Amino acid sequence: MLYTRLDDLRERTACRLARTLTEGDGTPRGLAERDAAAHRYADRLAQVEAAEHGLCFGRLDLHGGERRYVGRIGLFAESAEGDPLLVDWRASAARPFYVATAVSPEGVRRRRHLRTRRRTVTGVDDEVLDSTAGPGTDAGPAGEAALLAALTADRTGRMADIVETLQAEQDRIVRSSHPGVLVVQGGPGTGKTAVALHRAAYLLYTHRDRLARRGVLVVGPSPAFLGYVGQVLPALGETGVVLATLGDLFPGTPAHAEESPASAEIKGRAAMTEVLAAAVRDRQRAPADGLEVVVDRQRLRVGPNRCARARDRARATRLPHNQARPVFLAEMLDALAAAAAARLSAGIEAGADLLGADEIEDLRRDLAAAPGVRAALNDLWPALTPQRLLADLFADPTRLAAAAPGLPAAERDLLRRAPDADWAEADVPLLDEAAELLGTDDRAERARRERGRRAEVDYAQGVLDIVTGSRSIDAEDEADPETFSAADLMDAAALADRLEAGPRGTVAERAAADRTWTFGHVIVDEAQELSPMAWRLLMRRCPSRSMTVVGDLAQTGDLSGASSWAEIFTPYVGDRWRLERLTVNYRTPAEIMAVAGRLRRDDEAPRSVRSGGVRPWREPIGPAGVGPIVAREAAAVGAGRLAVLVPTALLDEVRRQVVAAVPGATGGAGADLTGTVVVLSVRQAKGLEFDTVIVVEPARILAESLRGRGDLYVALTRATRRLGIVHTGELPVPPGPVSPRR
Ligand SMILES: Nc1ncnc2c1ncn2[C@@H]1O[C@H](COP(=O)(O)OP(=O)(O)OP(=O)(O)O)[C@@H](O)[C@H]1O
Repeated sequence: MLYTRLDDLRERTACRLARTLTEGDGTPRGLAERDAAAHRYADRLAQVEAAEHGLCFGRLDLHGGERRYVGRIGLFAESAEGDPLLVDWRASAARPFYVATAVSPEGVRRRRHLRTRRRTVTGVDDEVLDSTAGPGTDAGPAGEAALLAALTADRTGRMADIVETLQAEQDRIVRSSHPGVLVVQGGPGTGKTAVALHRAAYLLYTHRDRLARRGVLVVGPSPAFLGYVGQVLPALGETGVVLATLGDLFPGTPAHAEESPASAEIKGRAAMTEVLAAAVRDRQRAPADGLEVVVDRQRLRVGPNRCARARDRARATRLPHNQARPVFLAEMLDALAAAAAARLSAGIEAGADLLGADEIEDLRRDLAAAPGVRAALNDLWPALTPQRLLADLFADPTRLAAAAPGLPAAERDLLRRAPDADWAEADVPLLDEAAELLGTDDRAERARRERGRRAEVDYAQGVLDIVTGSRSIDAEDEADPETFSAADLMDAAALADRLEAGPRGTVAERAAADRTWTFGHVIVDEAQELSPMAWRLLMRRCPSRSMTVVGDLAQTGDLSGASSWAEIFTPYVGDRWRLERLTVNYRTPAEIMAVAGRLRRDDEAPRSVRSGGVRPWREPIGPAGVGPIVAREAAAVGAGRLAVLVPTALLDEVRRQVVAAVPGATGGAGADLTGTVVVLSVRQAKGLEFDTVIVVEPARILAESLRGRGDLYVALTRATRRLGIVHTGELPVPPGPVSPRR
């Protein structure tokens, strides 16, 4: 019955969408309304399509006899005004499905989990929440059965949604009404990523009007991670979301070059705001011995004080560099025109001031157009792009020394970079900061747009002239009267609007392309890795501070990453941020956690929800390398996924060995996560999970960075079933319950 209703809804929505696309009364407003309606129907259709698999997964039998079905989408009977046939999992009526317990049953007598395959029910698990249900009722652990089935299924290389088995502590966070920054701290595998994505879906459902207009941004640690989680929200019917790594957040300037952790750490420091501000100030020069230019073989001079005054006046506007530039140019041209006027006057009659205001204005205009003057003024206060500012700064040790006197020379050396080198992720917050400091002098762009618009209006007028002209001819022939009414109602400007409008794209497309876009909600995953400069950028993208931030301080691997949440958020929101914790590990079985947990200093190792029955093993690497060991394990994985996690320095070498031993294996940044075997550095594996993980040379992972302990902890907690450790020397930490294996 529910699927029949879904089919019906799909058909009707598709028809409406098709009809809408052919509608529109031709006015700009009509077109905008048509666009909005079309987006609405397309979104609705996406939701209906996404609900196909597992449409209904739960049933609540309430005291008093009411029966409520819970599913991926809300469905109503066509005619009925009363209760829904199916309750959307995000509606408050569905909440007891996730939070009711025997102790606090929330009015629920029985909770049923329904398992389906395509459109057929393949099983039900019942959970009776009070003792009055009577004999004969199956009181098995329903929630647990469904949960364990989800957790022990083979991994696919793509994260799946968890609407069917969301746990009470997770549900509380998903539905939290906290309007500001919500921080979710939790150990590995506690579902932080899953919870953050489901919260996005929940917020889009609950505040659709506001959020659909501004969009939601999800920031993750790597392109591989975004590929891994990219299907979750579409599978929940939500499409108005932009997924990005930090490297994607300066549109038009991809920033994915490799860079040393040490230089990334320096770039991430909050003190870089001062360095950039100083770098911009250094590009606003007042030469100590004044300015001298030669125009038409005449030498014109502006004294040092006058130059300094021009610069100070421009700075006093407190406008960004490029917007203050016209003020500087105007001051300097005034000074140069005065110098030229004085020279002319001196030529005519010593000491007399013979030039009128108009003539001085002419002089000024000529000077402004003179190439020598333009070059000289440009040198003193150049128009700058963020890319230019940063490239010049990092390519020139003198500039950098002037802008960053507080940085030791060795650290400044680490920032050196060829002017045409590719940008790295840590450059993005600097480019963004520079864009704020520089601003854009958009007068030329506005003038261009205005000229373009005038041309459109002229063109539109021409069109109307033809139409109205043809009316007088056609009118005698009694032509189609509709042609005339359209022309009569529309003036040239309105028609120009329509010609200009063109396709506008979805909110997500527009948001992704616009550096200054501000999002309705921002989700940050693996948030412990972000530097202070990265936070500045993200805060600019979210002035409302409506954010969900998830991470684990014990997993921090980045040198500029966080060691305290308060340190990050207090400067932006004072104490208006809330910390929630997740405590149960759904990914890693107890046997693996017993090994990994030893690396955690804070006693907050999460409790595993299950044990897997397979003890982690270790094995020395023999002369044949890692290849044969991986090949043997790959055979044991079956339909699941295996990852070989290595120190960054060994990535290429181990990838070569594994690719030679296991056909189809891939590795590195371009690894195919849906393939059976991948080789990744620990950084590349952040946030991901696999059925089997083989950690190579843990001592080197530990030694590779000051945050090596966090890295090794990440590596050891990626497996859902089997963990192997292969090594040459001693194991770095007491290995815990690991079995030797040869
Ligand atoms: N309630 C649940 N039902 C089913 N699966 C769940 C549930 N909670 C978490 N999981 C699964 O547990 C795994 C770990 O979740 P997730 O990746 O969100 O954890 P995490 O806290 O972000 O981990 P890490 O910090 O290690 O990256 C995922 O496969 C996720 O689907």
